[in-house]
Amino acid sequence: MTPAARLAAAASVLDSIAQGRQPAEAVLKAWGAANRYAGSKDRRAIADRVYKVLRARGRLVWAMGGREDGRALVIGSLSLIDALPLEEIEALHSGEGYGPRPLSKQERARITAGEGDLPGWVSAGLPEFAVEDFKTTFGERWTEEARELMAPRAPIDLRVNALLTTVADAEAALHEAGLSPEPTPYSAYGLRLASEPPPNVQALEAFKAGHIEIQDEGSQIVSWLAGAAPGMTTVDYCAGGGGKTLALAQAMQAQGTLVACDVVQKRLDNIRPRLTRAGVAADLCLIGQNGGGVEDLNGQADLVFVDAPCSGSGTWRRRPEDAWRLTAEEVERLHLLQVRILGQASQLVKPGGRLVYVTCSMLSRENEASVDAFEATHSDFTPVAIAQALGDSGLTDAARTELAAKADGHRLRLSPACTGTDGFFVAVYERAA
Ligand SMILES: C[S@@+](CC[C@H](N)C(=O)[O-])C[C@H]1O[C@@H](n2cnc3c(N)ncnc32)[C@H](O)[C@@H]1O
Repeated sequence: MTPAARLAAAASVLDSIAQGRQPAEAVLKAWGAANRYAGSKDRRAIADRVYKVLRARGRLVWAMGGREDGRALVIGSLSLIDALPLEEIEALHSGEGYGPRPLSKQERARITAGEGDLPGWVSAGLPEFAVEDFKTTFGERWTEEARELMAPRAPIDLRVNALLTTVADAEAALHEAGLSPEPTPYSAYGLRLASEPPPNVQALEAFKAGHIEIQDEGSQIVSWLAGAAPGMTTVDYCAGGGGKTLALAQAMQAQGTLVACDVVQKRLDNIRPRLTRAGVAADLCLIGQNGGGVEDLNGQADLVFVDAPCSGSGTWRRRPEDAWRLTAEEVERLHLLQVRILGQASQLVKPGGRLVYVTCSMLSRENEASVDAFEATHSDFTPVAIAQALGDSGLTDAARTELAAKADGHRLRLSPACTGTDGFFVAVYERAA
């Protein structure tokens, strides 16, 4: 494909992403499958352009006078991000072959006008509605938090399954496979791989044997500080894909009772092969939206882990398209759902047991506001300081000290800017005995 044809393809992929709800990665994969003439270098170049645009989308829409179509965004990216002079952009838009048609007068005017003074939300790269939330939460650091969340490519973190292997052996196996893993700074079981070139982790023998799982270090940290231990009755109330279920099983050294719940049967079904691969067992339990189906566990659990449904805004560095799909109304719906789920899940905690609330959101409406609402109506749950919760967990000694310092009492935020992880929020409680 010519460079111009790649641009036209990127514009069409961007339009498909904007029209649907599918992850950008899936849309790119589908495009590749439907256009077999495109070689691996073409697909790579198209993906690079698509992600370049998605990470800077707010700024590009602004620069192109409010236009949101793929063509306009690609043109904007050539000018603003690649800093190509007008003549080169015109040469790429000659309309010949499979390239995009020539620039219109308005398009030419837009890219020669420059950006002018950008409103804060545009330069920070966040959707407009999220800015107030970021300002309230992060104060002066809000633009740095926003930039780190939207800009860089995220590394691939692995969790070593200590039930089946050791970190040293997993590291050696990865080196043998030609990769260069580095220990993660916080999780004692984490190994980090560069995202470029993208490693095919699922094809590795170590993955097939259940020795490693893909899990962001932030997700490992929140799993470790939940305090799961051998012999406990642990309920993973919103188990979803089971990523944290597996980490909780590891912390329990596969001893005790682990119950993974969700309201979607298909998600529970998908956990089964992961459990088998990791060599652990869990009871899978379908619950109703009102929390029905686990009544026999009322007041029985040592630990209830609530990884609540959320905007996923903590993972925008991996899925920048999600930032532009989220609305303030959706955040409000999620906040109400989170408060309801916390109330339901808390009933399962036994006196003296622990309740842990987690999101992968950066927004205070889904974090502090949701636990504020829970705390206001559940005086039988007392906060457990993060410094105390960190206890005897899968974290390095240095990490324990650092995370305790970053905590706000019983609440802790992780983020790309602050911990180099995806964005997470965690709050820890103990039920009065
Ligand atoms: C953030 S995801 C969980 C991710 C998962 N813990 C992991 O680490 O892979 C939230 C999950 O909550 C589930 N969910 C939604 N509403 C729920 C409810 N009322 N009760 C329990 N789970 C719910 C969703 O189906 C989704 O799988």
